[in-house]
Amino acid sequence: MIREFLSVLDDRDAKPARGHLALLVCYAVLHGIVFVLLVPVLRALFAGDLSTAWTWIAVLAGVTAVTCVVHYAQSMYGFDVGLKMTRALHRRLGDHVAALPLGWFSGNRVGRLGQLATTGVWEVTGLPAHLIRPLVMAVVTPATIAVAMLFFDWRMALALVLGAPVIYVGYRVTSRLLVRTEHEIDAAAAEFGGRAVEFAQNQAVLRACGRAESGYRALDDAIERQHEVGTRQIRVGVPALLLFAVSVQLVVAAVFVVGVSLALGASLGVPELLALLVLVTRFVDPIVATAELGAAMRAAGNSLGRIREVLETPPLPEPAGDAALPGGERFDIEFDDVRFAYEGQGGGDGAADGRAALAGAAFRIPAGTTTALVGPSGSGKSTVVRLIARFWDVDGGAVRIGGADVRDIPTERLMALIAPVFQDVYLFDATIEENIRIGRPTATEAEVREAGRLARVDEIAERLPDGWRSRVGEGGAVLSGGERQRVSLARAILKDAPIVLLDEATAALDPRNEVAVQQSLATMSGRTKLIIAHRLRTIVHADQIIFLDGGEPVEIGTHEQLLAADGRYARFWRDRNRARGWRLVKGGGAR
Ligand SMILES: Nc1ncnc2c1ncn2[C@@H]1O[C@H](COP(=O)(O)OP(=O)(O)OP(=O)(O)O)[C@@H](O)[C@H]1O
Repeated sequence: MIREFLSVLDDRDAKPARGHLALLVCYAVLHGIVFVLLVPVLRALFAGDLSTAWTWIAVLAGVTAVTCVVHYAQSMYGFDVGLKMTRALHRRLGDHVAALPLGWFSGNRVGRLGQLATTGVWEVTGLPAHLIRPLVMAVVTPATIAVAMLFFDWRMALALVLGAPVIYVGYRVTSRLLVRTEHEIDAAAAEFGGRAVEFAQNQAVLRACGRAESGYRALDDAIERQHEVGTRQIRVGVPALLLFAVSVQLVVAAVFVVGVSLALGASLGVPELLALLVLVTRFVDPIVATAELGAAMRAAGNSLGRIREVLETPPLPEPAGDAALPGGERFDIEFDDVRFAYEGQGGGDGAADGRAALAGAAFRIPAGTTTALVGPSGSGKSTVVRLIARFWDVDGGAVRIGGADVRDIPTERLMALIAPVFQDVYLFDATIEENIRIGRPTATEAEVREAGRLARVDEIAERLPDGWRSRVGEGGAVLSGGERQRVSLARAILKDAPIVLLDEATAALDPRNEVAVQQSLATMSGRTKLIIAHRLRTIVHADQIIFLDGGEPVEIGTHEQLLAADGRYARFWRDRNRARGWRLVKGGGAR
């Protein structure tokens, strides 16, 4: 575990941790020597040799004083190292996570990362402060005692050395049994936590379905499972701990038997025997103390493993040296036979097995034009947008901007080229103005307000008590979905990047605001724009429309051309228009 702990630190941070470890070993040896010195003291006392006893007591007092000083120094150093480790691990995790592909931040990884950065890091940095000491003492102090015992009576020393593997095996068996139940307890607790949050968040749905009072089956099951594994932990855990206690007591008893037989055979004096038996009890103390900390150590070990897993996730490879940059400031986008499958989607090579998100997509988006991506749900529209922003690297083919493969463009440069507005808008818990300014931190107040006006954020600011300086709450909680989208659009407008990616960016706007925002976007001339919109009337004026199906562009042309071709797009267009014409009539039904 100590090796694993050092492996998650970089060389600079591992140095103080190694220094602390060295101090700890000194302390554990001194601790053992203090116990060993009890033997000559007791032997002299039992033999009635007071002057020798006083001499040994003086030596014992001196070594005890040094031990106390080393104990104090290593404790303070341990806390200091622990605090420094917290900072170092947070920095290391932060730096590494910042270099991971954007696609990594999906599913429950963000939640798990949050948990790891808080409790996980604290558990790990508790190692130097609280846990490594007993661990080192459980090995070094008994070893010191066993070596010292050799000088007093080799036969008892041999009995101790032979007993050590028995204690070790007892410890391993106990740990293995406990680990299994601890994993079950962890999984059951995580399941219960998730279900409890789900239960609270979905109260409206559960009440609407009349399920609030009858209970939520998944939560009931999670409670039941927790009870089951809790009971199993008691059934397995208590005998397991007992097994360890028995193995320790067996060794102590065996050494006692050896000592007593030696005394009965007159090859060991009774005073020596008593003194050595005191030493034997001190031999097992640190081992028992460590076993009691087993659960905390295993928790730290699990967190260490998870931290290492994040640190070992390969970051997006950055181009080496003078990387290719889009040439001529003409930012056209090209998909050249792009194949891509999400993790777990099958066909990891993006093979056209019908399950890949993009299966050989090839098309061009000319610089300075507007292209709309249209297609049924799941056809790969958002994937196209994410691959331009290099959320992931493609499995086959290439995505190019201005002729340069996005993999050859340094991430910072690539991000500067793109102003994205994605489906899930996240706003920071800051003011409206600050949230827009993220698009271009150097923008003047007038520029921020102008971008806000173009995205119709001025209406929101006028309504709120503190105007542009109103805070939007965590994730933009005090704004409606449409309002959050407008702030996010203002951010993209302010960024003034040559490529604008809009993934359902106006889906939550009411018709009046949608028209206004569309007009504002139309004034952003000279940009290469890629738009995904479910409301087809917002894209009829696009320079080209790409109709995607099953991860492949099946039709490309203008609105008029595609209608004239009377193919997939034309059918899609007619179906959408028919759906828009639906209205509910009295007496039920739709027409
Ligand atoms: N993070 C993900 N992990 C695994 N599969 C994914 C992920 N995101 C999308 N997919 C799958 O990839 C395929 C393409 O998804 P994509 O989101 O690109 O479709 P879309 O056309 O944008 O759909 P929609 O119009 O419903 O937003 C779908 O089959 C989808 O289930």
